[in-house]
Amino acid sequence: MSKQQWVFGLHAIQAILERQPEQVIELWCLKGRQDERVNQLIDLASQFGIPMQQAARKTLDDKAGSSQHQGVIARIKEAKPLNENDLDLIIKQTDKPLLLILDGVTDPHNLGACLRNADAAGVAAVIVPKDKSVGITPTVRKVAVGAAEVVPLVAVTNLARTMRHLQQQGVWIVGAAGEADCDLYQADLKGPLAIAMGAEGKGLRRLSRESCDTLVSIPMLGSVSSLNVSVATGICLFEALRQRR
Ligand SMILES: C[S@@+](CC[C@H](N)C(=O)[O-])C[C@H]1O[C@@H](n2cnc3c(N)ncnc32)[C@H](O)[C@@H]1O
Repeated sequence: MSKQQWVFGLHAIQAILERQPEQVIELWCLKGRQDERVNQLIDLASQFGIPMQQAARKTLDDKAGSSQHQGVIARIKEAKPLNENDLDLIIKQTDKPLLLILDGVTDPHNLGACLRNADAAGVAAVIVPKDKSVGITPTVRKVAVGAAEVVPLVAVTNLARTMRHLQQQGVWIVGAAGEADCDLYQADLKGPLAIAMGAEGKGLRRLSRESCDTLVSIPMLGSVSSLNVSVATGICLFEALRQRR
């Protein structure tokens, strides 16, 4: 049997109803809550014959494991995670791909925010090491406001090997590291590209760092030594987008 998950957040539920309705098993709404946004979701669910139940807030809180559900939650079948073979297909289908590598991001808020940035910047796939990263949890979906249902997340067994494989296919890998001498704004980000970001505490692991074609830093003028990974991801992706337009 496929794994199941409770999803919350109006954007996340709307995205999954629109894109993968076959994954939605049931919808639960807060008893007495009547507003246009929730009614829209109920209408959408009923178009696909998805059952809907009403319940008190405590029931929804308990099922979602959070009180941040905005009065509607959905139980879904989790999709099969994408792997190295899927990545090959994605690259073949994309002219001049822009990819994002997250080397072991473990905070669901950061992964959700990175997926949101990735979607906005037109990233073809986000690549993560399978055993070192947070997966698509309900919090990731909520924070990603619909991007977790759209941006392919590819979990690979050996990140350094995948990076070499990308390079063999002509993808230039730029790692973001605060101590790098080369400034992000001087790097050429116009061709087939993967931007590699490090994890919250440790940054890029040694092997991942050594597997990059070049390392770049985002100028820091104040007293703190690094940016949050999702902020740094947004800056790097949108510099790439600016250069590629
Ligand atoms: C919170 S930082 C990790 C800090 C870690 N102590 C380190 O030494 O890299 C998470 C990731 O965001 C990116 N990042 C943060 N600030 C950056 C900067 N000023 N320049 C380039 N990348 C940065 C890097 O990829 C980094 O690994």
